[in-house]
Amino acid sequence: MYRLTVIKRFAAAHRLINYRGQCSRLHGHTWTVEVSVQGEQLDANGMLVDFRDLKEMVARLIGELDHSYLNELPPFNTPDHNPTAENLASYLFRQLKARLHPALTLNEVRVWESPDACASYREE
Ligand SMILES: Nc1nc2c(c(=O)[nH]1)N=C([C@H](O)[C@H](O)COP(=O)(O)OP(=O)(O)OP(=O)(O)O)CN2
Ligand SMILES: [Zn+2]
Repeated sequence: MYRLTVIKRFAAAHRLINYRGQCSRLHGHTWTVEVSVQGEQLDANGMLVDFRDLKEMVARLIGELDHSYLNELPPFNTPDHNPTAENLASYLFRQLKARLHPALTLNEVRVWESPDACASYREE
């Protein structure tokens, strides 16, 4: 089994709803998104998937969030989808899974809010 991981970053503002503390106020992060895929079969070039193609797919998706106010965008514009690192990780996971080549399995999406706090999502 091979597993590849690519990392992309985007900037976005958010505020946490129903949260007691500073994070209920409007503030921003440079979010780091780590995406891991896995599969068995390498192509003739010895690649599971070209890092460039994988990065491009992730970049296209997070481009929809870049320089945005997350609370205004679906699904984070509803009270049950606070724009937390957890909800971002599961949202990105679902979106990427739908776009991924069928020969690949999406292993995990990890979202770092800061260099020392992250949340990850995977399907068991
Ligand atoms: N489980 C989660 N907890 C928190 C989340 C989250 O997404 N999932 N998010 C926040 C806030 O967005 C906040 O911006 C980050 O909080 P915190 O780490 O406390 O803030 P700092 O970056 O300033 O960290 P310090 O280590 O205190 O400097 C809160 N919690
Ligand atoms: Zn925050």
